[in-house]
Amino acid sequence: MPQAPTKMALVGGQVRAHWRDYYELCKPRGGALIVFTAMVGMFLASPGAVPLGAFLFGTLGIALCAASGAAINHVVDEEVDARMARTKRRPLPTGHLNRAGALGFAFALGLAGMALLIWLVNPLTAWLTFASLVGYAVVYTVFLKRATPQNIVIGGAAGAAPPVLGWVAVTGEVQPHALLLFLIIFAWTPPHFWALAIARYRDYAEAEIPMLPVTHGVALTRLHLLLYTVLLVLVSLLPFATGMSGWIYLVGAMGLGAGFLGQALALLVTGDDARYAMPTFGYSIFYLMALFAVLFVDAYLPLLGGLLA
Ligand code: HEM
Ligand SMILES: CC(C)=CCC/C(C)=C/CC/C(C)=C/COP(=O)(O)OP(=O)(O)O
Repeated sequence: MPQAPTKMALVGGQVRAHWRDYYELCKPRGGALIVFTAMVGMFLASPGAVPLGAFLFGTLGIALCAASGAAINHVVDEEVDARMARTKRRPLPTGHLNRAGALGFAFALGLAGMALLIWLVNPLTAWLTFASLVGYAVVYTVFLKRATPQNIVIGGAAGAAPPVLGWVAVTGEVQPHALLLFLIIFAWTPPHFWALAIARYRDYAEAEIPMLPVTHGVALTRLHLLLYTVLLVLVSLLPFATGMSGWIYLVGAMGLGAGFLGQALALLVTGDDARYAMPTFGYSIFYLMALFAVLFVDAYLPLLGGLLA
């Protein structure tokens, strides 16, 4: 039977793109949390005195560069994404965007972000942000993701950078307390990702991506997820132990950490992936958002109290 003519017009090898396709290319939900951690980095760097210019242009520049990295990731991963149920409806596998369009968009975002950071923030922030972009879009996506089950452990360094970027945007230098924030996200990334990888491990196996549950089995991944969660909870105590944060933070970090440990332990002990893997992934996102919110509240509540007194 002859095919009915499609209603969608083909423009330059792609179905006419909608703004939503470009929006999806930026991975906006993960990006929002990345930008939030960068903003908290700025607020903690100089409590009560964040310069407005560094705050606005730093946030925008980091967001544009993170979105650029995400768009490059879509281009590099087009074939892998087409093979996985979770990702096959993305703009490139569906043909809503072509590679040239997506790459052009990525370069435009990256250039705009870098220009803002170099001229309106400071060059150190710009180059560290560029290193994170390359770390994610090239080192992680092109090489590590396809090479080793430690891909996300090493690649996590790019995702852990934003609070440091925010810190440097405000102070002009990398200071030790900023590195504590880096360490928190660095230790958080493996439990964050492995919870999803356990839930979707057939996807990764079919796409031949060597994620830990594919190469070493789900049981070992559950154990590593728990061990990294223990490490994360210990690292999350460092801001209090070093005097960077106070009691509000300590109580929050311990409560949130107990919840994460409970999830990871339930997953390991029961082995019930269908019941616990996706909730653990969801909790990881809530955890990081709440932990950084508590860091902020802990630093700013006393200032607010001082103003009201
Ligand atoms: C190498 C490091 C990381 C890897 C491999 C990773 C992997 C993933 C994957 C595969 C998803 C699912 C996306 C989807 O459903 O399309 C996801 C979701 C998410 N990630 Fe990550 N992630 C990493 C780092 C981060 C970082 C640093 C943050 C924030 C600070 C973050 C925040 C999020 C959020 C908020 C979501 C939920 C997005 C949604 O609901 O669609 N991730 N991550
Ligand atoms: C410039 C800057 C601040 C960069 C931040 C780096 C960045 C965007 C890190 C996020 C990592 C992330 C969302 C990984 C998704 O993994 P994946 O790409 O393997 O997941 P997928 O299977 O969903 O594509």
